[in-house]
Amino acid sequence: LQSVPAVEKWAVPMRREPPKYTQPQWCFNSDPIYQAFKRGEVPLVCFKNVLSKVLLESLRSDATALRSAGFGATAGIAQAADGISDEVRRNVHQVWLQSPGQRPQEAFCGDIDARKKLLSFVSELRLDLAALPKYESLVPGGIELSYLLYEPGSFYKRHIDSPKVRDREGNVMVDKRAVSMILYLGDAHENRDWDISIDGGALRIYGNENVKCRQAQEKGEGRLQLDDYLDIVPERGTMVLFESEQVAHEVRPTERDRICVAGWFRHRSC
Ligand SMILES: O=C(O)CCC(=O)C(=O)O
Ligand SMILES: [Fe+2]
Repeated sequence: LQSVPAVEKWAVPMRREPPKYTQPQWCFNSDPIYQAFKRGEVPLVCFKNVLSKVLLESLRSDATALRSAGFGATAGIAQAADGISDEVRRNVHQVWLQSPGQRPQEAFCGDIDARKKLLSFVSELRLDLAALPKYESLVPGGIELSYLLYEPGSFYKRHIDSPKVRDREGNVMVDKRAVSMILYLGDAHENRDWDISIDGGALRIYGNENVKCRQAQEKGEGRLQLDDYLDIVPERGTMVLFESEQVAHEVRPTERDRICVAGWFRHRSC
């Protein structure tokens, strides 16, 4: 196993002791790192204990119920940045709940009530982000929301959610995804802690010239080595927000069922 650098080395602005969050209303505004994220000073923020355990479990079983009912697909070949590579980049089952121009999926199975609560949580989060100039262009209709279901052996190779793709004339075409959101729902063994050295499945965040760590800045180094990384444990109730254009990341192969909500907030299309 590759050794995992200490979190301190990277000093990503990760909250260590976030407030306990039990209500489905957005209430992180006293959090200084969330504030810094909204001002664009840090590219990533990570919260623990988001939403109640009951709701997280309901969402997890909703995801598995929708999958069993035949919703979604296992996507293997995601579009590569060069638009031509057909390398298998992920083997993950994705169930879309909402995507631009489409109504939220109105399946009559699973846990409709939990899904509604998730949608309202995400809408509140969008409203809160959009209150700041940096994110005022995030539109309600631009919310993409899905469940991702990984099985033992599933992975998602290193990528950027909103890569700058060039068209035939060489013009940069900017994808409109601005903020990525991942909320971990855990698996059926809710009392077994997730140990990435045994269970795998870490969300590995890579450094790059845009994703500077504070420590490096303080030391005057200013940037990370390309292969510096931080592993985030996909524990139930952990939520990560990051800038879709800035943060390269991957999901290490998992040994355990690994279920999460993956969402994106998009700019208004111009
Ligand atoms: O499953 C995760 O932790 C991340 C998923 C992801 O990177 C994506 O869907 O783009
Ligand atoms: Fe991603």
